[in-house]
Amino acid sequence: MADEDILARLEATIRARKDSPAVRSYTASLFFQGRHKIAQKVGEEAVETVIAACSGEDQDIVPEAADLLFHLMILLADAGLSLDDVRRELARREGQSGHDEKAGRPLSFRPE
Ligand SMILES: N=c1c2ncn([C@@H]3O[C@H](COP(=O)(O)OP(=O)(O)OP(=O)(O)O)[C@@H](O)[C@H]3O)c2ncn1[C@@H]1O[C@H](COP(=O)(O)O)[C@@H](O)[C@H]1O
Repeated sequence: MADEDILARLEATIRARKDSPAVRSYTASLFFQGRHKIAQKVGEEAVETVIAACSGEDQDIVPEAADLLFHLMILLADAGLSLDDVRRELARREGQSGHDEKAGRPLSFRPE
C-alpha cells in the first residue's frame, strides 16, 4: 500500500528547505540557484520521463515520474504555490471533457 501522506510530508520538507537556506541540502541548493535552474530541472526530468515512457520497461517510468514530481513541487514552492493550488485547478476542471474545453477556447488560443 502506498504512503498516502508522502506528498504532504515532502511539501513540508521542501518549504522548510526554502525557509532554511543554510541547511546542506539539494533542495536548498536549487532554491539558491533560482527560478531558471529549477525550471530547467523540471524540463530535464520531464524529458527523462518521456524517454523512459518511450524506450524502457513501464516500471522505469516510476523513478522518473518521482523526480519530475519532486522538482515540480520545488517550482511550485519557489513561486509561493502548493499542491493545493493544483488540486483546486483540477477540481475546477472536474467533469469537463478536455475536448469540450478546447472547443470552447477563443480561436486565437487554439493551437493546431
Ligand atoms: N525526493 C527527493 C528527491 N528526488 C530526487 N532527488 C535528487 O534530485 C537530483 C536530481 O537528479 P539529477 O541526476 O538530475 O541531479 P544532478 O545531475 O546532480 O543535477 P545537476 O547538478 O546536473 O543539475 C538528485 O540529486 C536526486 O538525489 C531528491 N532529493 C531529495 N528528495 C526529498 O527531499 C528531501 C530533502 O532533501 P535535501 O534537500 O537534499 O535535504 C529528502 O529527504 C527526500 O525526501
